[in-house]
Amino acid sequence: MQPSDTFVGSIDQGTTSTRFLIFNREGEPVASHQVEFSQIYPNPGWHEHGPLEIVTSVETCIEEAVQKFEAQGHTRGSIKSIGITNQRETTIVWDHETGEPLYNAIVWTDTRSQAIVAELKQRPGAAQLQTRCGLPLSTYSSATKLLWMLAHVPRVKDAFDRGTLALGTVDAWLVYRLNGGVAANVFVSDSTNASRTMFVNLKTLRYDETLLDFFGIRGKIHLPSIVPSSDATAYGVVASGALAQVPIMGCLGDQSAALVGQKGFSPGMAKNTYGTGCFLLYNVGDKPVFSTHGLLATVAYHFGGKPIYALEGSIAVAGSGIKFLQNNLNFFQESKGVNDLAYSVDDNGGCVFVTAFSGLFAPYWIDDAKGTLFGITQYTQKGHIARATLEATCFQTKAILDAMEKDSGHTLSELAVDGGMSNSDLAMQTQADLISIPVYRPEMRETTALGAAIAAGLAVGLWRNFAELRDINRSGGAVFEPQVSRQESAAKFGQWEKAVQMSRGWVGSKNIEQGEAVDPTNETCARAKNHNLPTHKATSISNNPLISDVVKSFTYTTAVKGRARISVKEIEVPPPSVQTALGSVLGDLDDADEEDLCLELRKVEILQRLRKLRKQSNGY
Ligand SMILES: Nc1ncnc2c1ncn2[C@@H]1O[C@H](COP(=O)(O)OP(=O)(O)O)[C@@H](O)[C@H]1O
Ligand SMILES: O=P(O)(O)OC[C@H](O)CO
Repeated sequence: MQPSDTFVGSIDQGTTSTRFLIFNREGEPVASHQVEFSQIYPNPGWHEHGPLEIVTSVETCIEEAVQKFEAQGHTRGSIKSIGITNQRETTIVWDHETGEPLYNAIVWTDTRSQAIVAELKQRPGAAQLQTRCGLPLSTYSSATKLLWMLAHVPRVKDAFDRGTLALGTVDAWLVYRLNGGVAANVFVSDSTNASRTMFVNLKTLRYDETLLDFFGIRGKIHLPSIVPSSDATAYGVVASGALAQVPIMGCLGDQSAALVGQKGFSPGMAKNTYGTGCFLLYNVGDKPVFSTHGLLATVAYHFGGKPIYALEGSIAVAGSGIKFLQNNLNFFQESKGVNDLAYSVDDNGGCVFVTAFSGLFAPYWIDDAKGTLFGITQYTQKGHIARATLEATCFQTKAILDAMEKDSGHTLSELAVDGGMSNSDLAMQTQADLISIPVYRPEMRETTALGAAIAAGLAVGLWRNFAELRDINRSGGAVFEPQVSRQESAAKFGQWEKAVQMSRGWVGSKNIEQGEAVDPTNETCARAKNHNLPTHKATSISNNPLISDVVKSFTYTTAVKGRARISVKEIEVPPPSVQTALGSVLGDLDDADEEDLCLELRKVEILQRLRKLRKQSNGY
């Protein structure tokens, strides 16, 4: 077969949208299709995706892209293999026996496990985790999302107790479903994805007993086998649809895929991808480097042989900040509208937006920040806020580059960029100004999809080695040269750092727990109605997983004015959280005038029971 007759497909399952692209041997996308899918935000800080909708979005993209491909005169039989790249950390649990998901996917941005993280950080051994798995204890990884589900979703806990609970990141879920699910039972994950769970030892790329024990799941849960990112057989074949029987041969977390797509194959090469979040990966070679300045150690790619590692700077909010202006504040109709709005003013007008919607990730790792807009006056226009939103990602990138320089002792001479938000010339110029080095943007910005196509193409023999990739996507890029002095950019950055410090501590113990509903049937609310309790109060109280058991009895108690008892002993959460939770309940109910007296009496009883519970408990 002539190479020019051979194509590879690439599934790019991102946080905001899913795409399928078909690449030729020159690394050019010849056909593609993209769909956005539902972003589910059930409570403040929560972010979910429908696991089945993710699969459907992939299938739709494949069908549509193949139709466009064939309309150009190609045949689907010329697509020889498929690569997958995906949002990382997003966690899906399903029943190993039925193959059915047990809960919505909890997205990487989701912060509901904040109280669990706070408790885990107090445990012996917590400080040593990062040198095993490369990741800090935070709401970001899959591990803490799983613990939240085990504590709050009975179906997940039941499957766990029965030994049928399977957990996968999006790659594992897609491979499993595309192969036909439980019938084929292809249950694998590549090392770039698996290592984002916190269960994997970064040096061995195997599940680590110490880590599994720390999270209390060793031997109790089905986890995917870890395989190389480029492999001819491990990922199985697509079971149905337009590409039935085509093998899946490549798999990379999206940030690793972007590094591969930018051909960052040598130590010292880096890329920054401005998607929903923004992630800077810096190739450190075949040994992991553990940061002392707030960066992550991660797997860059593993194509057989030795794995290659990267230092990573993760920013939780980039394009999602723009989506926020678009969808929540109605500032514009499409993402690109942010640029017109930003150009409508000359500067940020004194506004600094710390877009800490999920706390702040690298290099700060501040859990208790929330989005905070500084410097608003009567002068402030939408354009200033649009600029401040774009700048927020650029400031964080600057902070990450500073940290990377300290960790590596190496100064980058140019930053290669990609991802949806890199389409903004203004953002890229701002970036170059702030980091005082040129920013290089390739003409073809689908580098993430290209990376997965390369992984699949290497396995199927479309390319035999990295040297054959040299000319791919090299021409037509844009370079943004710094246009302001280092002093000016340092002054701006100083203002950002001040804003970061001032955004700390917004999330107090009460705020952490607000909005964390676990009562989808809203039983509490129904009871409240039955007893003529003000519904809004019951609802706000029930929005708290840590106190759901207390709430039910508490609500009942208040409803019948003291005749029922408060069953504190039913709570299965760590004592410090119980204490906080009760504080929160009392805080809420103190506002209910008619219940004040009753509550004061109950408070004493609760505190007595709490002390007893604390004595009995050895953690959870
Ligand atoms: N012209 C543009 N200017 C600024 N931001 C943009 C532009 N086009 C897209 N974006 C942003 O890029 C993000 C999508 O980028 P993408 O790389 O597709 O992300 P993901 O892979 O996370 O789904 C969106 O959040 C969107 O707001
Ligand atoms: O959806 P993106 O492109 O922002 O990437 C998400 C990351 O993989 C999360 O770690």
